[in-house]
Amino acid sequence: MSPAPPVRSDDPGSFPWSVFHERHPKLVQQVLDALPYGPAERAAVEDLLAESTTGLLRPLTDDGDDHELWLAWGRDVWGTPWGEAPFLWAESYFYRRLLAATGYFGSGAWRGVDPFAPFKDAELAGPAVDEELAALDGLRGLTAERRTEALLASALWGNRADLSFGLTAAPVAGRPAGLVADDSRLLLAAPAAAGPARICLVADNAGRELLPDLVLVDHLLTEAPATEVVVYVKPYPYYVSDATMADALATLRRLRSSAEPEAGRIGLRLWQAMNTSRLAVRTHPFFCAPLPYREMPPDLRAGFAGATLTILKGDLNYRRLVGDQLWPAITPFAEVAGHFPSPVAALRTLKSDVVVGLDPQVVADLDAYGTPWRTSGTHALIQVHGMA
Ligand SMILES: O=P(O)(O)OC[C@@]1(O)O[C@H](CO)[C@@H](O)[C@@H]1O
Repeated sequence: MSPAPPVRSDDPGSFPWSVFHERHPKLVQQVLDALPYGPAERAAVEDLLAESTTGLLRPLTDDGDDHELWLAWGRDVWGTPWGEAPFLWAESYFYRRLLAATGYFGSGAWRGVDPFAPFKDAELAGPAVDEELAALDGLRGLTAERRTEALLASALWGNRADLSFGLTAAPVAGRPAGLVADDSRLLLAAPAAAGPARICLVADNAGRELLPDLVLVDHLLTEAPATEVVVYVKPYPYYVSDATMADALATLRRLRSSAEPEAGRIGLRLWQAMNTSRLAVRTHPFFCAPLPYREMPPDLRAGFAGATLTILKGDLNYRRLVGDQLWPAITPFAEVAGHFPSPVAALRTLKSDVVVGLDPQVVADLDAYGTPWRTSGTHALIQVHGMA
């Protein structure tokens, strides 16, 4: 398999270019409007936007714990235009620099203040979550198989609730258009593991994505094969709505304190599962690295090895799993995901160009479809590798 070139953001007609030149200006304004930052933070954020659209990549100037890591990660790109770096690298660095610009890694009062908290808090407290909590009572009337299918689907489509997308993307009419690949039968038919079964879930967005993810985790612990679940979150705020430990705890509290009976029961079970380590929430610096999962460090690789299954949620995790490269869409998923140290399932709504493992006729039909199906968030996939 000859490696495909990396996706870059230097083509003015491309989606990655629009992320930097159209979405990020909107996002920056929303961040500056949402919290009362002072002149220093505002100037630093505006300087970042100017640098990332017309300037050259500069190394970090803050003293975050990951300073040396980033210095090494950027050794091939410092001093080059942002658009000439790999899109995954440049976009990831943009979010790391945005935190630095708001003082998140500084020694002042803004240290540790999540610049995306206003958006995440509003979503979690909002009426849509009230409705989703109420809907959980309907789960009890389903058969175990239908419950699993319903929870897998809600975890999958929960990925549409991505604020970096939702805050800035052009609205696309209509409901989700459907699945471009669906290996869910491999997940649903997975035999109960003979011995202890550890399932890892690499979380993506907080709020309306993490909520169904945690409900699925409860299901895996109470009705499915898992004897232990590890949920990985980001070590710091990232891509607007990516979940941190603070977001996981807020979501657990939202469930446990709910007046809806089933939501409250699920929240209590998850809380107790954390008390007994049947559910562990972990993090690692690599989850905010600008690199593909093929390059994960040995300690993280060892953490996934031996898992019965790792579920990777969302678009960014998919890009990092398969490699943010211009693969032909019919490239076999196994060829580019086979490096992962455990059986792996990707649950993702399509919000960027990269996609693999599609049937040629599906690609032809989608390309005739007209709407930018790769980036509009209207289509999704469930792809599995390593499960019989
Ligand atoms: O990983 P998520 O949250 O599903 O999606 C993140 C993401 O889609 O947002 C950006 C565009 O807004 C993409 O470049 C990036 O992959």
